[in-house]
Amino acid sequence: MIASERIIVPLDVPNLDQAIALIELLPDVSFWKVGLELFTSVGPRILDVLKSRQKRVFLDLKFHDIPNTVGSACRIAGTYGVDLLTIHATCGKDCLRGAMDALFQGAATGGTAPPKLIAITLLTSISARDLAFDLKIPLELPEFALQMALLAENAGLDGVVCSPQEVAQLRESCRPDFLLVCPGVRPVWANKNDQKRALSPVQALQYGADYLVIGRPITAATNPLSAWEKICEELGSIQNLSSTT
Ligand SMILES: O=C(O)c1cc(=O)[nH]c(=O)n1[C@@H]1O[C@H](COP(=O)(O)O)[C@@H](O)[C@H]1O
Repeated sequence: MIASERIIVPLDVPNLDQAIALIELLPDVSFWKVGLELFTSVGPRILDVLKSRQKRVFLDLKFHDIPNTVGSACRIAGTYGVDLLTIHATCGKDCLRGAMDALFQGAATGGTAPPKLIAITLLTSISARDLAFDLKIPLELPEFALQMALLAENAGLDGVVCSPQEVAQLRESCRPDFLLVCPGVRPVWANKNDQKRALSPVQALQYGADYLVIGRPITAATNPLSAWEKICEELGSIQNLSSTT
């Protein structure tokens, strides 16, 4: 896979017109993410728009609820034919396992392949201080992220979402084909915004990420196309990328 195919760009826009405009502005982006804002606004229609253009789709709904509710939602999401779907690891093992089963049931009903289910370990907007003082988690942040990844792995999930600052540790500790997807990726020239545990795209891939989610450095740039090209160029310089994909 060439480096640019490892970049997932989020369609973090409020409506279908803006989503289509962004897709058309960046024709070489092959993998798009649909998250809470656009899905709440447009619903599953956006998935058809992307699939009709032969794009890969990451449906980032970050499910977090009791097992029955999450399972019911996964049974529907499994029919969509998307490539990736998110859930919070903190839903717990029963919920994670049930979500996997429900996705397979949904996919069988829809006659599609089930999406790969990946768990959020710890949101990249949370700092070590937030974890300790606000969330009252008495573990060091890298240890907490690792434990959430191991929980997801034990529950049979396909991978996790993690910050690039923890990806090397997870690459070492999890099974070789465990998918590691990193948001919170910032080129050195970009604003960090609300991302608290960021590293550059080159660092994230070198430390073992399979995919990078890069939004505002591209989508909020004065010229999104040249920001995209600049990042692809930076990634093009990496030699010997190893990956599970
Ligand atoms: O699941 C995600 O994609 C996600 C998890 C996480 O821990 N942090 C995170 O930023 N994201 C998403 O990744 C994208 C990052 O966007 P930018 O900060 O604009 O690059 C957003 O769409 C977030 O919803």
